[in-house]
Amino acid sequence: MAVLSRLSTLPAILAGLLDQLPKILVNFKTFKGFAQLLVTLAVARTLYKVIYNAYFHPLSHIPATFLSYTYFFTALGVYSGRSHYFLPSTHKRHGKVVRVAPDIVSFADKEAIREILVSTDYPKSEIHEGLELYKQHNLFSSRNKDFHKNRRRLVAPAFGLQYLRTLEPIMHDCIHVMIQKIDEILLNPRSVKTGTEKTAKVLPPGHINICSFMNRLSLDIIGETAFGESFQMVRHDDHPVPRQMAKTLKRSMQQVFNPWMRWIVPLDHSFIDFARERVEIRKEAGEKGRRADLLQFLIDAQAKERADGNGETGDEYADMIAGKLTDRAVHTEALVFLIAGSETSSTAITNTLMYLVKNPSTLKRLREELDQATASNPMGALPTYDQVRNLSYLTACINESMRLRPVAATGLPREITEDTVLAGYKIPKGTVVLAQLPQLHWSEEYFPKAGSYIPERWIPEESPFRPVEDFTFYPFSAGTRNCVGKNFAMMEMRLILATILTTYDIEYVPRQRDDYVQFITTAFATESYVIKMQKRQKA
Ligand code: HEM
Repeated sequence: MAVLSRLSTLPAILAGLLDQLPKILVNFKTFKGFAQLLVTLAVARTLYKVIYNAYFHPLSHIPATFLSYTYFFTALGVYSGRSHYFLPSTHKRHGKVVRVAPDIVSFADKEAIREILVSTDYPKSEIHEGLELYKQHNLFSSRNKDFHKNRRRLVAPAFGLQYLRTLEPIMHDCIHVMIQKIDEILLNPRSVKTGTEKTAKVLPPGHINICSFMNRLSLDIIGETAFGESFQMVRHDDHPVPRQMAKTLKRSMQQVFNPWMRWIVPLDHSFIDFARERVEIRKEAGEKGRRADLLQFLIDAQAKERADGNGETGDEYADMIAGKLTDRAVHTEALVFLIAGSETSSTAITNTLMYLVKNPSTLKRLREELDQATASNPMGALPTYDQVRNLSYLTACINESMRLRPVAATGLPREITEDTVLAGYKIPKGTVVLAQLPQLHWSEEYFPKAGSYIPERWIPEESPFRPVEDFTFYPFSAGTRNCVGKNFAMMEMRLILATILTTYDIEYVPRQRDDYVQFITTAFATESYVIKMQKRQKA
């Protein structure tokens, strides 16, 4: 009602402006008069659009806030990465279905989300085109169902549990470097600078920016597994590719909404050269350069496709649409693993460590579970995947942190392809719908005491609550576009968390920011989360 009463004044303002137009037109030959004319036309156009969006648009029957008739929330998300801080209050005020932009509707309704992601499985929305690297469809970005089906079929076996086991030694090597580096800092107590340029501060001895370590470690692991070489971020923190790529992708997403920006700020795609060279190096090395990793998997899949007579035809566009593993496709997919598989995992691990230090009794219990599982390890040996893969409390701690801070903080956007009805509302073809996963994760209806970190809720025999319902928890999404890297991520998270907790005593450091932003995936806004660490004295 408040929205309607505010809106009702707009037609009067618009009429007033149009009334002034003849007087302004008389003076339009002077500079001042011309400027006045331009401003008046721009304001009149905006008012007209707002009135149209509110009263006459095919989505005008959906609950909305005043700002929903503009692209305020979209711009907020794309430029500040913070629209997730506004969406919850909008849903709280208007219910499970809210229009958040003229043609975007956010759904926090369980059945509607299931319909969007699983049953009908709508294609991804236009914003994903911001992740097309030199106009190549890729597994993550593609909106074309046939392309996606073919590419997913080729790539998915690389993430099967059997193939992933071959990656364990690579992950261990990277984790070893992290331990060495943290030990170095702890043994040589000196102040360390941390945070982004804006938030940089000096840390007292024994304080470690674990967020930065996790970001760098996950980059090194993806570097090793998808390109055959570590970025050495844990050791040196100065490889240009990760930062350059993150910057380019953020700009690219902004340009989906403002294509004119392409002429002003051209995108720097030189990180693609890095990927292309790594593929060439591996291929040139032939059998001698073979290594069990994701890059080798893609190269072998390409060789098999060619040997089976299903290789590329030479028509670049047709091959791309058909999902053929061309040379471009191989290094593009390796880059997709870097985009989709580094910040996601590192933020999830940092989140889990953050909740653990804030909840000492949970931390103590998890430590006991891990100590028991790794009791037979000789001094200095890292926990193995076999030791940690079935630990129920470890899995519960990870689940609970992904529930409270899901990677898809602003929801997953999909495009409606035929007029339909969702949660009782008519939704016309072309509408973008947001599967608002965080709203399900934070709902008291499905998760009693939803705001609290309670890992026990994931262990049926210990849970103080009723069992968690199906289709209420989507950390890795669901349906055909669910996370192909889920097993990789779970393995990485389990190994890293188990290593940190069995190697160090960790403690909460109060009075620090822990807010997060979402551009491509979610990340700590200051690139910093500090915990106190001390090498553990094992009995
Ligand atoms: C905790 C870590 C991770 C989380 C929470 C996560 C979450 C997600 C989610 C929610 C999606 C769906 C996105 C959408 O629909 O727009 C997704 C897709 C995807 N993820 Fe992950 N992810 C993680 C780690 C990884 C890793 C380690 C890799 C690869 C090494 C990876 C590769 C991908 C790819 C390629 C897709 C697109 C799949 C497709 O469309 O077929 N992810 N992920």
